[in-house]
Amino acid sequence: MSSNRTDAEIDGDAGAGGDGVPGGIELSGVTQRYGSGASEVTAVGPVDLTVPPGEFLVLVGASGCGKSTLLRLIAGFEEPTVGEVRVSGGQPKPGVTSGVVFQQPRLFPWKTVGGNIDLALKYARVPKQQRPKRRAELLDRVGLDDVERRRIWEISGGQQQRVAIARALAAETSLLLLDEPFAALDALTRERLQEDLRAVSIDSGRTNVFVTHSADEAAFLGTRIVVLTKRPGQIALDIPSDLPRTGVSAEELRGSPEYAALRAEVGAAVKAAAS
Ligand SMILES: Nc1ncnc2c1ncn2[C@@H]1O[C@H](COP(=O)(O)OP(=O)(O)OP(=O)(O)O)[C@@H](O)[C@H]1O
Repeated sequence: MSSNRTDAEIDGDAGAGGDGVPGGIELSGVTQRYGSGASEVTAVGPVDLTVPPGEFLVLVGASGCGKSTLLRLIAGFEEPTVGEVRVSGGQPKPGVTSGVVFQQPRLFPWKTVGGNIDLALKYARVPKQQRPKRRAELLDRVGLDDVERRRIWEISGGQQQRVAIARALAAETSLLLLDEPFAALDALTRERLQEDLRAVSIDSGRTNVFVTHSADEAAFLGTRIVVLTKRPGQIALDIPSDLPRTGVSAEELRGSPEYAALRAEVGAAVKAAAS
């Protein structure tokens, strides 16, 4: 996913914007095309999708089916060729209506972990005197309080992605968009981050839209899983998850027959939608 936005825009800003319920998403007849003439490509659409606030929506599908395109449209990095995208009842505004986490954490390597969070708080216009407390809360929330003073190049890839999540959370937007944020991590780190993200999302009231190729990841994280067809991406299947969000450990959940069944359903749907 590429954009020329500034860090302030990527990090998001305080307040949801729009006149609807904060965090809700509405896609109406959305199609996205790139190029023109013989080189025109329809990447996505038409797509109609309503996401109520608080949902953890996972977009899953084969490579090139348009997942990142949909996320860019919801972020407001692009406008649709046809149709309308609304977030919190209004036009999506980069840096205002959502926070975004990318596959590669976009951090300032020469700054400390705490310094990166401070910058995000500054972009979010958090008053200076409130920043130390907010920084401590955020680092605690993503399990990084012990590395606050280390520079980014001195911490692991998994820890860097935790910093990226904390930065996106700093703005307290009602919508968090995550584009394959754990894809570059080893399996164990990836599972730990999935568990932490799941825990952080529970009862937050925040809406999450998470893009992945992985049926495992989709089944573990989503309260709802939308499977896309191959390009142009359209909704092949919309699967609500009734896996418990609380009262069960991550290990119990991953070992449960219900999780195995959902993972299998999503895996089969992705395969069928890609053919
Ligand atoms: N700016 C662009 N110009 C031209 N084509 C584009 C552009 N952005 C995306 N596409 C094309 O649109 C299609 C969807 O791309 P997109 O990156 O959204 O898919 P994806 O599902 O996120 O893929 P992956 O899982 O591999 O990241 C692809 O065929 C891609 O080549």
